[in-house]
Amino acid sequence: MKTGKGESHDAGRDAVAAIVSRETLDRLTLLAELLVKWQKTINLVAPASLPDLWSRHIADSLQLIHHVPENTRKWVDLGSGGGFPGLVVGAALAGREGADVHLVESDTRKAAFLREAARVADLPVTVHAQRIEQVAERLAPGTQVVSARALAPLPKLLDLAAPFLAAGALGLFPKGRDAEHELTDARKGWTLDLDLRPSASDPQGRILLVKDARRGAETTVTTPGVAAHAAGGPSGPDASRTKP
Ligand SMILES: C[S@@+](CC[C@H](N)C(=O)[O-])C[C@H]1O[C@@H](n2cnc3c(N)ncnc32)[C@H](O)[C@@H]1O
Repeated sequence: MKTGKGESHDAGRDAVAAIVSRETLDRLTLLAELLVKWQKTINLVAPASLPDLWSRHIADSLQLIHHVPENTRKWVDLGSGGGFPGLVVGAALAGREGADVHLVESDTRKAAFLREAARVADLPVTVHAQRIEQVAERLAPGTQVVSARALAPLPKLLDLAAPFLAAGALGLFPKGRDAEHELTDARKGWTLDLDLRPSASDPQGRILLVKDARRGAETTVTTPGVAAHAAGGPSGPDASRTKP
């Protein structure tokens, strides 16, 4: 696989080059070049972030790989936009037998870019130019990881990702400085088993790992002489689905 001329460079590229194979770097370089080309006609990333494409988008996406089990093969990225993190995940998993990465993006022009990028860089990626709500039930079985970056605030994101989480997928959601607030909001309607980890690319960012999500607010129920921590409470909105 050859990379073309005019590679887009920023400081982040050197950091990425230090941790990935030559083949993965070549694939990422092809993606970066194509994005810069298409960005002239489609807004794939915020224009101001383009000079820092490698650090703001590629490295930021690549770090997610370090938070998933090593045997991960089926990964679904929701609202992929210009391919973050979906295309980067596709590049990172390209050498893995059975890798099966799905990108869901309803904007048909962005989806056309994603398909072309996957073809040019020879990625194990399938692009679905549809709404998440339309494909989720069909795509969910067997999905090991579901990711989404900058798609929606956490309560809405959990609704969109619910079919995948219910099927046992790990939710991987990079969040900005508002992560804690979003989490507080989400807990009004969900009982969550999660980790909040620091982002390696954004000092104020967090990566949310959702291991389990059940509808029903997490509440602390206190009755005389008994303190119980229950999802939705004993007569809460979804008491039938509470954890033991
Ligand atoms: C703000 S962009 C983020 C793109 C990318 N994940 C990133 O971080 O750069 C959100 C993307 O999600 C897509 N999107 C929003 N709602 C969607 C839905 N219900 N189904 C499919 N795509 C959706 C939009 O078209 C847009 O490209």
